[in-house]
Amino acid sequence: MKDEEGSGGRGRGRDRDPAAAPPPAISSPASAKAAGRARTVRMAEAPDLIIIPCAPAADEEASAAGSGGVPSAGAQQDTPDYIRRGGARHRVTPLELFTAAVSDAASPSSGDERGGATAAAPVGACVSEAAVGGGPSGPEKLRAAEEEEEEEEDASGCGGEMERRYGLLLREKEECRRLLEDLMRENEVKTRECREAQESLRDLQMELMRKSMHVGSLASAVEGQVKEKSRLCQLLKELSDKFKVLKSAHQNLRQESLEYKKCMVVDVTQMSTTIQQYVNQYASLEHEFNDLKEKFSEEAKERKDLYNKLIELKGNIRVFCRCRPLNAEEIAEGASTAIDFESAKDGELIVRGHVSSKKVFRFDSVFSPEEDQEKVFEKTAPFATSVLDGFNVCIFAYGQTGTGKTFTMEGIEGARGVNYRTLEELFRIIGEREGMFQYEVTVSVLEVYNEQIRDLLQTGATTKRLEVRQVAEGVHHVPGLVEARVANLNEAWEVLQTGSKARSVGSTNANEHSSRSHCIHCVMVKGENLMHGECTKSKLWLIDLAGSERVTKTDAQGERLKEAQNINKSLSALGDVISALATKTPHIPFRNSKLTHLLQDSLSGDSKTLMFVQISPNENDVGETLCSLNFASRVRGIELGQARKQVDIAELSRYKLMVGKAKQEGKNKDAQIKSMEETILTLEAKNKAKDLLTMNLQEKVKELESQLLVERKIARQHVDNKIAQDHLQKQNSMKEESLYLRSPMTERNLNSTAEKPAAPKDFGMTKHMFSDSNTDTYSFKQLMSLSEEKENNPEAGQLPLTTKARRVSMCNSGVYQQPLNPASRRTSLIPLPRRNSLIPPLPTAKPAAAAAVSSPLDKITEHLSPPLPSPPVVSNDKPSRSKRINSILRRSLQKKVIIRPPLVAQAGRKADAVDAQGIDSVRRVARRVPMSGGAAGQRVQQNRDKERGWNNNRTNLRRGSEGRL
Ligand SMILES: Nc1ncnc2c1ncn2[C@@H]1O[C@H](COP(=O)(O)OP(=O)(O)OP(=O)(O)O)[C@@H](O)[C@H]1O
Repeated sequence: MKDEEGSGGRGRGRDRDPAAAPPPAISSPASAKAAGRARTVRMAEAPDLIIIPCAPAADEEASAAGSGGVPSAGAQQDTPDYIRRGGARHRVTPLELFTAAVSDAASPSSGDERGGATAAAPVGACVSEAAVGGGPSGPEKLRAAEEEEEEEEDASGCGGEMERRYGLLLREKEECRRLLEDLMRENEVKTRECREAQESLRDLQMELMRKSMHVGSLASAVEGQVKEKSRLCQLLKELSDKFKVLKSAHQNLRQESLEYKKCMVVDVTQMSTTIQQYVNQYASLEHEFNDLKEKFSEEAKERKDLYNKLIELKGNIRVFCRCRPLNAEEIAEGASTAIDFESAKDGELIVRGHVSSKKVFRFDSVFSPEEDQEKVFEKTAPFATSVLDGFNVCIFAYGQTGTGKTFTMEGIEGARGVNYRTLEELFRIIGEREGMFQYEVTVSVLEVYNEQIRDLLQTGATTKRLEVRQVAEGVHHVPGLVEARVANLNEAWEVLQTGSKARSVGSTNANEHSSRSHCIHCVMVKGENLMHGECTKSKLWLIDLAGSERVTKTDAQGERLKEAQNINKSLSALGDVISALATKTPHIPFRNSKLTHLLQDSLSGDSKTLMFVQISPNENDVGETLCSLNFASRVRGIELGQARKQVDIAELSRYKLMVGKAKQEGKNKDAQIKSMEETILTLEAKNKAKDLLTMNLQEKVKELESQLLVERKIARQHVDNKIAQDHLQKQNSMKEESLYLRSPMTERNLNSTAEKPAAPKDFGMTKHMFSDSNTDTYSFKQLMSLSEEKENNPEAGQLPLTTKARRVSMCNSGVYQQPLNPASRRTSLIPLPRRNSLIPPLPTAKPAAAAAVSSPLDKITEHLSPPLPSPPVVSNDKPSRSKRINSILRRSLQKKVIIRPPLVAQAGRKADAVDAQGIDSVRRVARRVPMSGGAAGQRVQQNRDKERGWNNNRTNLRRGSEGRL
């Protein structure tokens, strides 16, 4: 209790008023060591003061560990028991001693010692105040004061005693001090121990805390695991339930499947066919789908092609948009892009403005910064082909300064631009067309610098002043320009590079190597088609325009400012021209600048024109980018009309002449063909008539020949008879002579008679013989009867005439002798028809009807030669009779007579063919027309023609004419 009070009093005393009750000084250097843990009173300053440890270190530490001020009940509770006890002992012991000393000292009271007492009193008061803290309460104080007064009164009487006591007190004090020092040492040791204990306690507490935390975590883990276990148990339970359900379902399904299986066996074929059908249907649908897909893609391609064609027909200027990537500087500045290339494939480009909403532009092609030179040229390549096909082509790059115009047109080492690649393509195609075309390529390089045209291939300090001149309708040229003829790509590129190196380039804020002029590469191609000789003269302009720039932005000064002004002026003139073209204004201000004047041919319809609009992706350049894109959109809207092939004019006039000549020749040929056709027609008609006549004549000849045969036989018979008669007569006369005269001449006569065969000397005899009905030879009547007999019985008519003749002669003479030389007699008896007698008159000479009425025999009679007079019976008898004779004669012929076309007819044809002199084919045709005509004849004729290799034209010509006939 006392301890509590003391400590509380000390605490209170400290808290109450530090100024009023200053802390006691530290008494010794040893105690000063423990300055932080114990309050000490300095002995030097107050040698009379008793040093009392103000607060045990345990208290302070406990307070520090606890609330940091007054030790709380909790803190005291936390303080280990032995510390508390120790603390109490250290504090209580000196106080008790001190109190006892004071009480001892206070008991003797003397006046002398008052000063000392008074001097000690405050000390005691101070000590009591300091040690006890609040001290006794009010009444106790009064009592003590009274006692002190009494003691003071007593002290004055006993000074010696006081001194002794004082000495005692001092000794005690010394003792006390020693004790105190011992105590302090002990205290220190204890404090140390205490601290160590505290530290170990703290460690233990920490350990405990850790352990408890660990236990806590273990407990929570166990708790979690318990929970997990219960959850798993629950899950297991659920799963087992589910498993049971599934098992039963499985059983059911199995049952069902078995049932289905049973059913399936029946339906399986039907199902398989159905499935097959479905599969087939699917396959066909898939096929159809693929077809449709293919068709769609084809259609899309076709649509695109058609669109391109339409554009080409309209002659629109093609516009490709290309955006450069952000450069290192811009990236370092953290610039962001303002262009969206999402639909770049469809030729769309979106620009996001600062304030305004996004703006969409559409071009023929859009190239994002990622797309390389090769990709760009892929779409440019067709223009190179057009140049070789004879079209003027103009490719130019337009845009703000530093957006990559030079990069696109010229490129850099390892990434060649449009210029190089176009030349490469040109020479590649030239190589491909070798043998069919012949080309001549010339190159020139010029620039428009400060509104002046400069030839970049001209060496020397002084360069000529060049001007644009119109050399022909729609053809502008720069007279005096150096044109270097090149044979291959390397040469061409070298020349272009030479020119490019001489170009005016300067450094600006926007571009380190800024082009300060419009650079124009001109490639002229002269082509000749070796197949038909067509010549073309086309031009390819490759233009790298100088970049438009905002003078305020580039901060151009001096020469650069002048250049920039000129560049902007010419570009604005280009803008005016574009506007005029877009609005189809009748006057286009081409001559407002050198650039537009040069571009006049390319912008006024004869060319295929392509513009690259170059833009920057930087959002800081959005203003310029929008300007460029708007300009490009206007350019794209211009319709120049379909491009024209540039046929070489000099060659054109030559070809015109050639065409005129060819036309005239064609006309002449047509007239010739017409007249020939007419001739053929008449000849065909003639031939036809002749064929008809020939046929008739053949018929006649046949009949005549058969008649001749008969006549010949009859004549032979007659001659035989005559000879026989003569012979008989001679024999008779010889007999008579021999009988009567027996002259030597008889032999001679007989021989002479034998030498003379029965050569008909006079046909009058034959006539006589036929007319004489009493003659011994066959008369006509006999022949008639014979023929009639033969008609009725063919075998009967086959009696050889010779036999009959012999029989007749025998009847007449009784003796028959064979003629010695019958062969000579036969030849002499066959009269050949006169050549002229068989030439029939032309059909025109005699009407066809009359010809038909007169019988062939009549005609033969007409044309027969006088030496072969027709028998009297033939001429005198009626027509019916003559017919009968003919039939007899015909039947009497045992062999078939093969009739050849008469020579006369051939001769006649030849004569006709001679009429058509100079037309050999016609003559041949006329000669080869078959006798019989008709399809078979034509076929034969065709085969012959083929064999002889007649050309088709002639055959066609003949066929045509035959068809017409
Ligand atoms: N598509 C691109 N890819 C990579 N670099 C590019 C591209 N376009 C342009 N550049 C780079 O940008 C810079 C400027 O390009 P370039 O000189 O061609 O611009 P410009 O429009 O011709 O400028 P100016 O009008 O001032 O002559 C060059 O260093 C070039 O290499």
